Amino acid sequence: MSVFTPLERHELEVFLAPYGLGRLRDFQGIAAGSENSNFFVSLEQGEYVLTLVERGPVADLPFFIELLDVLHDAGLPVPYALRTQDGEALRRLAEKPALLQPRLSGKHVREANAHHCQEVGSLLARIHLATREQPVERRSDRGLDWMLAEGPSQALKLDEQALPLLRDALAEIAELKPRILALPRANLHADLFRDNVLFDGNHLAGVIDFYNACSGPMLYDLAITLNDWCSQEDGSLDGARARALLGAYAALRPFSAAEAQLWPAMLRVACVRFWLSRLIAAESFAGQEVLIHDPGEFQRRLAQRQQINLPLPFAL
Ligand SMILES: Nc1ncnc2c1ncn2[C@@H]1O[C@H](COP(=O)(O)OP(=O)(O)O)[C@@H](O)[C@H]1O
Ligand SMILES: N[C@@H](CCOP(=O)(O)O)C(=O)O
Repeated sequence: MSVFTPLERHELEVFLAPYGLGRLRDFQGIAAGSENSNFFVSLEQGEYVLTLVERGPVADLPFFIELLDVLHDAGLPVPYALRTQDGEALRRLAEKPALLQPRLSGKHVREANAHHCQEVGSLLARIHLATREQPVERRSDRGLDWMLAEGPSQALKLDEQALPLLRDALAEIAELKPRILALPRANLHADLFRDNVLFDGNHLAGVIDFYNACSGPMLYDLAITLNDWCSQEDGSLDGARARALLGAYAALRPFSAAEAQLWPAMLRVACVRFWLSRLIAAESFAGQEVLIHDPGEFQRRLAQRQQINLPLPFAL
């Protein structure tokens, strides 16, 4: 699905030459993904992924390059922009911004277990610890203000059951916004779903797709992550997986009292963010060959997050 821009072998060879990584052996478009055109590229000196940026926050590419350098330098398994022999990271190919990154090993897991969740919890804490002293600043384009701006018009299109659920969640966001914004901050992945994590057997081998990354409250990133990794089919949380993820995170970064208080609400905020983006995507990409995720999944999760029996461990 996601090779929007096909490439000729010759133009790719010309593009790759300045990296000094040897001759092109093979390349292949990657079907997964929905935003950009991605290719596996095999060169004499190793395996890489080439991304042509098709849409999204193109002006913020220097932010993503800088953040991934910071995380790579901290020893985290993330892709980062390779430099040409002249030191260039962000280049152009087929009239699109283009980046070459190392290919990470591993596969996505569909059915997460408590061990996967524990690994993901540790990894997320390590991203936050690596950046909280000096976050690389970027405002999310799907933040609280965006939810409050987009939410009311989406709510009006919902049925009688869904409308009050979204309306009440938006009212809660408006009320809690100042307290949420005052929570401890760092850089957030902000989309750490199963399809953005690679596992090699039981070992977490990579985290990809940082195009939603931003600076913001760490607790929000944790809620986004937990809502994907620890939800069951009906939207409720699986206690064993959720405790594994939270325990592993808290072992590296203990929570503050303010975070413990806002935790149940934060799980709801994180549901609203993806419910809205999926509703909007379903509307704007209807009939096109673009992967559209089910908005109903986040409606069910939000409905299940009205009563949360999952306190944050080790809260001060
Ligand atoms: N650095 C990488 N190493 C290994 N596989 C990658 C890497 N980057 C992307 N991929 C593969 O490409 C797919 C699409 O990447 P993704 O960043 O999710 O695309 P999009 O930006 O279009 O959503 C991923 O599911 C993964 O299989
Ligand atoms: N993981 C998300 C997709 C990414 O969010 P977007 O706002 O960049 O489309 C999902 O499953 O909805």
